Parts: sequence; C-alpha cells; structure tokens
Amino acid sequence: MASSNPGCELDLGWLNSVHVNTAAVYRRAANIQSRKTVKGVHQAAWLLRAVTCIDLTTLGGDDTDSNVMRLCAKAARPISNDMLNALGFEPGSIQTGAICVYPSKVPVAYATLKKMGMEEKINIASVATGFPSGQYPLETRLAEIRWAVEKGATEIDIVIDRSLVINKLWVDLYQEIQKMKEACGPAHLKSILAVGELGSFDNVYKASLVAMMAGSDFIKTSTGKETVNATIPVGIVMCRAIKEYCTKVGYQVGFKPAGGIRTAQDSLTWLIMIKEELGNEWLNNKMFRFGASGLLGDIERQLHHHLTGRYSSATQFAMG
Ligand SMILES: O=C[C@H](O)COP(=O)(O)O
Repeated sequence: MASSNPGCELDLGWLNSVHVNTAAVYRRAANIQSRKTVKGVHQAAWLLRAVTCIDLTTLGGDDTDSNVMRLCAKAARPISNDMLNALGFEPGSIQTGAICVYPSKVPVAYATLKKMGMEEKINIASVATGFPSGQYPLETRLAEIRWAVEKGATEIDIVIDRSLVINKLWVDLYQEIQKMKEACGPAHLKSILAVGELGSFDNVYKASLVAMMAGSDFIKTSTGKETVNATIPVGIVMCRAIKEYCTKVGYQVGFKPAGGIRTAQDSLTWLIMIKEELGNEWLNNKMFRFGASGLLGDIERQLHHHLTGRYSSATQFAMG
C-alpha cells in the first residue's frame, strides 16, 4: 500500500488567491489533443501501461454477484496470455490497478480475489458516501465507508457534497472530507469532485485544493453519472492543483479521471497530458488511475491490431 497524504491546515488565503485562466486551459488542452500519438511498439507499451492503471469498474443498478466475479477475473487477466506472449510479457504478468464497485459488492469482490490469490495484487475500490449524489446525512455516509473497509475495500472513492462548493462552504467541505479520511482507516481515500457540477474552473481548482488539504490520497474527476465527466481541460486544472499542492505541501497526490473514457486513443491522450503536466513520477498506478467501465475492450482491440494488422469485432473482447 502506498503512503497516505497527511493533509495540512485549511488555508483560506491560498484558496482566495486562486484564479484559473480559462482561455489558457482550453488552448493547452487543444494543443495536447491535436498531437499525433505514439505508434507501433511504443504505442503497445503505453497501452499496457494504461491497462495497469485502470480501475476496472462496474457501477450499475443491475450489478449482480456474477458480474462482479467476472470483473475480478478480467482484472486478474486483462490481456490474454497469447497476446502477452506475442508482446514479450510473461503470461499473467499484468493486472489492472483495482476493481471498482458499489459497497454491497465488496464482499463478493474480496472473496473472489482471495480465491484467485489476487487480493494482494488488485485493489478493491468501493464508491461510498451516497454515490453518486452525496446527498445523504453525514453519519450514514461515514458508516458506508466503515462498512466497505471492514468488508475488504482497500480504496474508498467518496463523492463530495457539491452544494458545499457551490455555496463556497470550504470549512464544511474540509471538515467532511477529514472525517471521511478518518473513517477510511488504512484504506486509501479518493475524492470525487463531480467537476461537471461545480460551475467553474476556479471552483474545480479550489475543491481540488480543499480535498488535498483534508488528506485525500487521490482526487478524481467524476462519478461517470454527471452530464459532463472527465475532460482534458478539467484534467489540466486538477493536475495544476496537484502540482501546486506538491510544491507547497510536499506530498504527491494521485489523479483519477473517470467517466466517458472509452477508447485506446483517449487513454493515450490522458497519459500524454499526465506526463507533460505532472511528469513521469505520476505515470504508474500508485499515482494515476483511469476510472473506466468500457476502456479495456478497446485497448485489447488496439493491441490485437498491433499484433495482427487486423481489427477485431467489438464483441471479441467483451468484458465477460
Ligand atoms: O468511477 C468510474 C466511472 O463510473 C466510470 O465511468 P464510465 O462507465 O463512463 O467508464
């Protein structure tokens, strides 16, 4: 388990000094998104790196135990042994960073990974705190965290109460996240900001800082349920906040874009953005994750094309 962010005092002066240059953010995003990405064997290597950074997710109202068991099996063997062999990797050598499920599915995820001997290799991330809205009493939100950790979750993806940001109640936001951090105990805390509902880049930056000051180990863009989820411009804003926090406080907080990341090309664009904005130290699954339910299949198809020159059908690498 990686170290944990100790946080720092809430610094309202720092928050008040925040002003994001929106036009500059969009220009920077356009520049990153217009790049020709890596090709050939380098692309294959980047895509395998992307696989190791996936929080393989199922967050449906129709999730069943068998879905979750399949998800765990896929997380343990995300790329077929044939493909790994052809790419020069040992069979079974690559896993996703975590699986991500609702709290009620943590026990079956834990039992499945344990049965496969994978409980040390694959993290169990549980969303919590009234995901996706966060509109529940604090006591029940905290109880949800404790329950999920007790049942085997090693990472907790909390959702913040967006109304605290919209109403600029930074002290309340800081205190709530601190309590959530405490409830996590040994589990890592990822704070979902639901950026599509925060209204401005200034708010995204400030909410990122407050979440980090309160001890978040990762900050995460979205639940995947908002109208606007992970976008490169908002990713740049959050990465700049992470960088500034690292410079001032001295702790490296991780980053997790989530929601709507579906294609191999998307994953390459995000990795390039991370490399340029935060540097190589963030290009690993201790510091960076993709929250994604549908990305892995497209990466498998792209790797298959790299190895055979042929595109496979969309169903060839189905989740199950
Ligand atoms: O936290 C992860 C997100 O819910 C995943 O969103 P997605 O289903 O759009 O990939």
